[in-house]
Amino acid sequence: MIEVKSLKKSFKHFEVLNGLNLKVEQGEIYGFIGKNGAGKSTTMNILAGLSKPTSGICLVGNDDVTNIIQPSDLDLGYLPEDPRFYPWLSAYETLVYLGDCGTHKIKPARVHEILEWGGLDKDKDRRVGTFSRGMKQRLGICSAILHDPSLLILDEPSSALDPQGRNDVLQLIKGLKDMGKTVLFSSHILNDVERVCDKIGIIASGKMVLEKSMKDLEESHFQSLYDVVFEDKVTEAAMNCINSSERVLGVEINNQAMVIKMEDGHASVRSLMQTIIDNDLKIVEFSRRKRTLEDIFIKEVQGL
Ligand SMILES: Nc1ncnc2c1ncn2[C@@H]1O[C@H](COP(=O)(O)OP(=O)(O)OP(=O)(O)O)[C@@H](O)[C@H]1O
Repeated sequence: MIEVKSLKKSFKHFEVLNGLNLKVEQGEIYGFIGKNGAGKSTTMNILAGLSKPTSGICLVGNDDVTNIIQPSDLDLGYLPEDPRFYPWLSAYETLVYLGDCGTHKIKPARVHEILEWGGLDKDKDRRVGTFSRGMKQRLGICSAILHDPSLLILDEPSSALDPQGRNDVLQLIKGLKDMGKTVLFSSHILNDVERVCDKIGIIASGKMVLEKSMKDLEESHFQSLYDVVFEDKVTEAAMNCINSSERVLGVEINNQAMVIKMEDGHASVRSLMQTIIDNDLKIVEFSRRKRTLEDIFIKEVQGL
C-alpha cells in the first residue's frame, strides 16, 4: 500500500530525511514513532502529497506521490497534527461543508453514517467550538474518512488526549482496520502503539532504524529472564539448588520473589521447572520478562 525508498528531504541546508525506507502493507495498522523533530510529520506530509521530497521513491497505492499535482486526487484521508475547524459550525455542518469541497460530493446520509460511527451523532448539532479535544480529534478522523479512502494517514491522533479520549480514538483506529482500511499513524505514546498496531517503524537521524511486525518484535524481544513468585519464603538450600541447576546463569531473590537468568532456549524452562518441583516449591506466578516497546525505542534511538 505504501512503499518509500531512499527518501530525502531538506529544508534549505537542513536535512530532515536522509534515505528513509518504509513499507506499509494493505490492511495494516502501522505505528510510526520517533523523537520530537525526527521527521514523522515531514514524511507524512510527503505521503499525503502536501510536500515534495528532495529525492527518493514514494509510492502510495498505485500513485507516485512525488509527482502528484493535486493531493485530493489521492485515495487517502489525512488528519494533521492539529486539525482546525470553524468553531461556529456544528459537527454536521462541518462534514457537509468538507464533503462539498472535494471532487467527491458527499450525500447527507453518508455524513450521518460517519457521525454515528465516530460517536458524534448526539452532538451533531453542537458548535465545534464547544467540543472537547477528544471530540475534535474524533471529528478530524470522521473528516478524513468521509470520502471513504483506502488509506488513512493520521498525524499524532491520540497524543494530546486524556486516557478516555485516547481510548476512543484507538477504538476508531481499530474500527478502520475492521473496515479493511490501511492506517499509518504517528505517536509518542508507545502504549497506544502497542495496543493497536500490527507493525511499527522507528525513525531516527532521518532513517528508519527499526521496522518490524509486532508479532516478530514480541518474539525477538523476549529476554531470558524469568520472574517467579513463590507461595512461601524460599529456603537457602532450595535457592542454592535453583542457582546451581542446569542452564541457570544467576538468581536474585527478594522474599518470595525471584528473578532467574537462564541460558537461551526453550529447554531451559523445562529443567528449571523440574528443579522447582523437586524442591517442593509452590509457584504463585511465573512469567518470562519482555522488553517493552519503550525499552526497544530507547535502545534503537540511543546514541544516534
Ligand atoms: N517547513 C519547514 N521549514 C524548515 N524546517 C522544517 C519545516 N518543517 C519541519 N521542519 C523541521 O524538520 C524537523 C522535523 O520536523 P517534523 O515536524 O517532521 O518532526 P516530527 O517527528 O513530526 O516531530 P514532532 O513529534 O515534534 O511533531 C524539525 O526540526 C522541524 O523544525
